[in-house]
Amino acid sequence: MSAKAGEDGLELSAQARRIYAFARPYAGRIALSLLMIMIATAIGLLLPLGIKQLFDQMLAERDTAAIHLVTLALLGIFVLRAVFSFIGQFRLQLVGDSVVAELRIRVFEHLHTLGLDYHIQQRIGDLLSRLGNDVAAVRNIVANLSVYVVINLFQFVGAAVVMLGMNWRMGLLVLAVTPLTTVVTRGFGPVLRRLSAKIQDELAHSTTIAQESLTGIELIKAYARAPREAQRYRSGMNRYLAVVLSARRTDAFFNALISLLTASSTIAIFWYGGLQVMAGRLSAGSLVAFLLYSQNITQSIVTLSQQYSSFSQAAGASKRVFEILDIEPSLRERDDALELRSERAVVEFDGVDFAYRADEPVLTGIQLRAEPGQTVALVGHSGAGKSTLIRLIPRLYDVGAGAVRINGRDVRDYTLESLRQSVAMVSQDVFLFGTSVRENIRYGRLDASDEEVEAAARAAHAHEFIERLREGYDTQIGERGLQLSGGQRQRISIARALLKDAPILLLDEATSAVDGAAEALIQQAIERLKRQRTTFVVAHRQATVRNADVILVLEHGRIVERPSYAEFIARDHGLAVALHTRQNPQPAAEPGRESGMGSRESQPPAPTRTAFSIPDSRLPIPRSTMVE
Ligand SMILES: Nc1ncnc2c1ncn2[C@@H]1O[C@H](COP(=O)(O)OP(=O)(O)OP(=O)(O)O)[C@@H](O)[C@H]1O
Repeated sequence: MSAKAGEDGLELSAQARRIYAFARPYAGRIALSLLMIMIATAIGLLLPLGIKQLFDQMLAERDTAAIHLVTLALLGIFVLRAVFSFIGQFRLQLVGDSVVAELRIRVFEHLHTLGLDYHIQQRIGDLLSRLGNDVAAVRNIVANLSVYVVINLFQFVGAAVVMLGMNWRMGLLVLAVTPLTTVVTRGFGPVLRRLSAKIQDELAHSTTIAQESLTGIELIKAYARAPREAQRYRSGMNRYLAVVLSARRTDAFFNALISLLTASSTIAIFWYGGLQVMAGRLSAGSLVAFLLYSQNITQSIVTLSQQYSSFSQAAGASKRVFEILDIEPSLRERDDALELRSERAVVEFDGVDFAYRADEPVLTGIQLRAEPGQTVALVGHSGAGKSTLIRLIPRLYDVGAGAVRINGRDVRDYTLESLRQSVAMVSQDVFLFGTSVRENIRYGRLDASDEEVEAAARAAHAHEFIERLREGYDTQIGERGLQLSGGQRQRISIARALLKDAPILLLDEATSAVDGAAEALIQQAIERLKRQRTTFVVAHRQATVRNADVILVLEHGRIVERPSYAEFIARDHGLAVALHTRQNPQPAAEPGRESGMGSRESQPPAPTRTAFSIPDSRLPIPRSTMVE
């Protein structure tokens, strides 16, 4: 057991050091609070001595005046003790709250430094649970533990010193149980800690189920899957309860064992002390004082053991918190990173390869150059890598090989902040906050005036419908903006990007949820905006392709063609038809082709031999077909 216990002890103290590192700024306040608590505890140790006096002198001498006096003195002393205890405990609790808030903020900030590669693998419910439940468990360590540990250690040492001074034999009798309780405590600690970590895992699992289920409420209702979801949550809760049951049983057994052990010392005093008094070797007052001190010692040992178990449990939870803080961001900024502050951006891809997972290439040998004022339309079947290519520009992911350059410099040379400030992106899945329309648009540029927000909304043809909303721009749009239609959400996200007014514009299926008329208007707005900008657009509509300066056809992560619009229309048998049918819905010429163009749910269509598709992506691509 010792090697294991040693490891556990080391881990525990490492966790404690990390937690207390957060409390360092409050060291002065903590020290003062603990001093107050120690004074309060020391005062408490006076009571048995007062009672000893009562038995040995006042009662023996029938001194009523002394009783009055000592009673008054005790009252005064205990009022003082209550005041010290109140101030000390109250201040320490506040420190606990501050540390927890700081820790939550630190974890939150750290989560935002981690790349998309980390986030797409995480379940939000689990992260929320760590941020909520686990961090709260850490509070227990800072606030409660330090109070109880200080009170009880001080009480233990104080009572032991007084007892040993009064009668060392009886003192040793009381202290004899201490090593035993220590052994039991150390045996149970790791078990309780592991159970606690499991409880937190199960809690996080249930939170994840609840979070996912509530997020997908519409789908669940449409498929009448509420009973299934309830069942999923119930089974999560049952698993949680099973672990809790096991932890509670272990904890209760541990506490009962410790109580039994410590009570035995009081019983020993009762027996041995009683005999001593009868033999005239000990005064009755001393026996009473001993019994009270042994109670103090017992109580201290029980509480310290309980705190050890709480500490073990909180350490399990804190481990889950520090696990997040220990993750290194995959995307790093250079120490001497430059600011990208230009209003014009020449974007180049130079031999770019990219893969989300090793050995599964998504982009291969991408070579392109886009000038300010130019629009690059990316076309290709679903899964060809269009969105991925766009994501590499603001460094949402880093290239595997080659480089993405802006104004001749690798994007990795710029600060992430300035690089991303230079890019306005409207992505496939529109995300809106559950705040007002105005705040959602202003997210594009936080210092924009109300007039500028409205101008952006007008340009995105969102103003008209916003004005018709209940409270216009101040309308709260509910969680993720779900109170709006898909097209309305999309127009707000376009307004947000327009307001950002960045030199690079990335539009990923930006107008897919808007009807033909609205799209034509948005298209005009985008056209105006695109004039001075470098624009990449994932094109799903013929109009978008027509307005582009460069058309890139992607297939299996490679640029396979750079046709002119006329060539594109003339030579393509798959893509152009799909684009056309999206714009003018009618039975598709090739069933299944349309869905293959844009929807993520759809399966990629089987490769056909067209001008834009090569059946084997390993075939060498003639350089003449690449954008130089
Ligand atoms: N975060 C990710 N992790 C792992 N693989 C991914 C991730 N995102 C996309 N992929 C994979 O990368 C490939 C390219 O996806 P991408 O989204 O770039 O395609 P796309 O051409 O934009 O398709 P669509 O038109 O359907 O949006 C696909 O095979 C997809 O499964």
